[in-house]
Amino acid sequence: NILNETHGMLDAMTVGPVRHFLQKTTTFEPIEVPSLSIIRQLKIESENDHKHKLNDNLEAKERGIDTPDGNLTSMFGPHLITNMESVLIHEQGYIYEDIVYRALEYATEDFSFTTSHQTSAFTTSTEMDSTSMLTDTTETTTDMGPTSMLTDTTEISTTPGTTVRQTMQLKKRRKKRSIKKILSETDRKQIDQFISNLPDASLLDLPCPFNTTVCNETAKYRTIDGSCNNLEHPYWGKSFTPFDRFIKAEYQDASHSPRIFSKLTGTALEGPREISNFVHTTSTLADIDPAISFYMMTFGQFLDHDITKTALAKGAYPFNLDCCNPIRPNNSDCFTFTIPGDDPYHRNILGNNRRCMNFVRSVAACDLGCNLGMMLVSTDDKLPLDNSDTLSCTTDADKTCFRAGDVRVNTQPALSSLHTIWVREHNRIAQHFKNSPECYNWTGQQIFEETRRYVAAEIQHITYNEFLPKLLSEEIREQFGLVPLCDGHFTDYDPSVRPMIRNSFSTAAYRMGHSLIKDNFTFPSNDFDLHVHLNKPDLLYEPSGIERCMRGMYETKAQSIDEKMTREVTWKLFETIAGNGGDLAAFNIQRGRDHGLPSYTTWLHWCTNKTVQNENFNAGEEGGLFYHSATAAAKLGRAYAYTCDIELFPGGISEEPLPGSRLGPTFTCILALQFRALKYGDRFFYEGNTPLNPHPFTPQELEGFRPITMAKIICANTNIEQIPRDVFLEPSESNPLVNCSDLPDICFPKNGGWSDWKDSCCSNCCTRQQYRSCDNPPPNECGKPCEGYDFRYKSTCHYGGGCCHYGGDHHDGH
Ligand code: HEM
Repeated sequence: NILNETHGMLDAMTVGPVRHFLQKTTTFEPIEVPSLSIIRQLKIESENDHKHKLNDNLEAKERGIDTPDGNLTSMFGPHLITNMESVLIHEQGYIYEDIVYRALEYATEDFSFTTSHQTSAFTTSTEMDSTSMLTDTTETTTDMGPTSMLTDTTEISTTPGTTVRQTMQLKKRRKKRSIKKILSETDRKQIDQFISNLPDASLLDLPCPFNTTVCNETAKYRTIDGSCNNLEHPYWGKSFTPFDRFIKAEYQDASHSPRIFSKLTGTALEGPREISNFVHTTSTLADIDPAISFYMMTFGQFLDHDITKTALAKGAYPFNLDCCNPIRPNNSDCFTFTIPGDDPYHRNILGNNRRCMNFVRSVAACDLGCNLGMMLVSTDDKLPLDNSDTLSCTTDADKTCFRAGDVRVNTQPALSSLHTIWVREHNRIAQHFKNSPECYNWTGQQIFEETRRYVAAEIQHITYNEFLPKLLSEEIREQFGLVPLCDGHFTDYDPSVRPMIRNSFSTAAYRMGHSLIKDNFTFPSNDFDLHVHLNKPDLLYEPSGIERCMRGMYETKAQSIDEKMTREVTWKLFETIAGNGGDLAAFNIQRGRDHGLPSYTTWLHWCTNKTVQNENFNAGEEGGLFYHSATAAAKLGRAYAYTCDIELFPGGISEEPLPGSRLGPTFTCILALQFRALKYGDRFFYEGNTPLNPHPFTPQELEGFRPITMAKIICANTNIEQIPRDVFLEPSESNPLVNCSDLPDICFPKNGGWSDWKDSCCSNCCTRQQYRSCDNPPPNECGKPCEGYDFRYKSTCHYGGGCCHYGGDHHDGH
């Protein structure tokens, strides 16, 4: 789990690193193994070290840095990893790895330990051993023995790979060894004992993030981390919890090794870069989808970042692992792949001998058993600035990257602009509440929560009402219950539905958006190669930068969804100097291997019941690649020897779309099921009314959301005056530019209230006709009208006065 079902946290924390330890010791054997007492000492230090790091992380979190799940506009409450708990999972898992590194460092590098325990275990005497281990006899040292090592803890390394050896005394202990020892029986026993002494995960001081949580069943608002959405299972759909799976993982081994060999023959699969070159050939201008706009791409990405983020392993290191660096120690989290010598891009870059593409595996996790209400902005209502020094984003010297609820906010300028629009929308609604007489006594927190509730509803509405219809046909959406209602409440919340993100969705199917990416970025009146602005939000600082990004998006068509992907991301992803970029298609493939995704044909069968014969790559044929065009099938045939090896991303994205859809049957099936789970399993779904949510939106409030569109959100938060009615589509005759002022805004319900009764001029002596009006206040479009009648006859006679009578159809009964 991460993010992988069979490789639980327990594995990650104990078995994993210990296995790693054993692998190391056996891989590099013969080596000398430190004694148990030294290992213990290393363990104490490592834990202390990690506690410091953890505190730093917690502090960083408090300061609001790197908290992707703090995405305050989150539809569902964010779902995955990173943040405090992931740090916990992380840190716990790697305490042991760290010990192992340290132990190995001591054992293999230039220290030798001789405890009495060890001495007796050695086949040679300590004396001889020390001497024979010296390569440089001039550097003869005194064997200090382990005791001083253990007492002098400050001298022991603090970070793997960066051993601090400050004192002369330590220097004296250095020994370079040419002869290393084979593990003795006693050494092995030590290791066994070390393993058996490792505390159970649950005994560690650090809390298991999935242990318990107390839910407030009457709470009106989603929690910030998505917990307690499901009252029976508070961790369902929470951030920093494992991906769920539709189908059991398929690793190379039973637990976690990526599948890199053919299922049929056991021969090595092509590398991801080769497959990318074969299958995900460049999408060109000829490949655009004439109907949809760049909003499909950027909103899609925004949504992706709202609901899924896979944690990458960092080990004990505070920075991203550079697995291609030859001097880094072998790390089980590394899963680099080769750039072939005849690579169509890299071979042409002069002096570029790069043959390794960095790839770091995802973090494994256990399963679930174990002020004013405003959001912060910077000048010009832009996102707050991110001044932390651990950014992967760059800007010109006078500019700064942005900070938002999701760390990926700076990926591309259109995305940063969209984040900005949503923060502004939050503040616009918060301002409304702040100014409303009804809300005069609300606290800042209440305004914040209520606003967040509204914004989440808007995002959900736009997702299901405007975005999904461009991907899935009406028929499919009807079938899977994804069509928003015209009126009334959605009453089918089902607490047994698991709202978690499925691995197949985040690791393959929803990455269909990578095919929408276009090679240039339209920023009226300039166009830029996309890669130049990846992780570089400088354009937002240009005059009207945000408006221009917003306009550029509807003035630009998106690429068609198919196997073709632009070279801006398959050749130059995050490239800063020619040739150092990544390949997004290859990453998708490698990530699928990393997460043990079953192959395409398994998914096809699961979704459609169709079976593909292993050697049948024929397009459009029963028993072959039924849903593929001849071109796509041929590409897959080049990349894979057998159909059963085709991976989910290349196989799924290259399917021909279903009628009325932009996706083929396999990705349709995964997306439809995922979005169904996100609706039916969400206790706070905006249209929902369930006894399990005591505070649903009222019917009037819901009425207020229904006319909201992405176009209106843009209009309301920029100075754009005209916009296509549906920004996800290209402007056309059927989707003309309209005035922003003609688009209905969100309607905050205002129920009508009666004025006082007034006498009519036509009253006779004893019967008065009285009128009142529903204008105190008048109801707005989505508010309820006043109940009751607006006129009555009122007797003014004294009792028994004789001439009283009631008239009119309506009276108040007196
Ligand atoms: C310029 C645009 C984009 C860039 C540069 C980009 C880049 C990336 C990168 C580098 C990853 C991580 C790859 C890995 O190591 O596994 C990723 C993951 C992902 N991307 Fe994109 N992407 C873009 C647009 C989109 C769009 C439009 C969508 C969907 C509509 C999308 C959906 C996803 C998903 C679902 C993931 C996995 C998220 C996770 O669980 O961590 N991306 N993208």
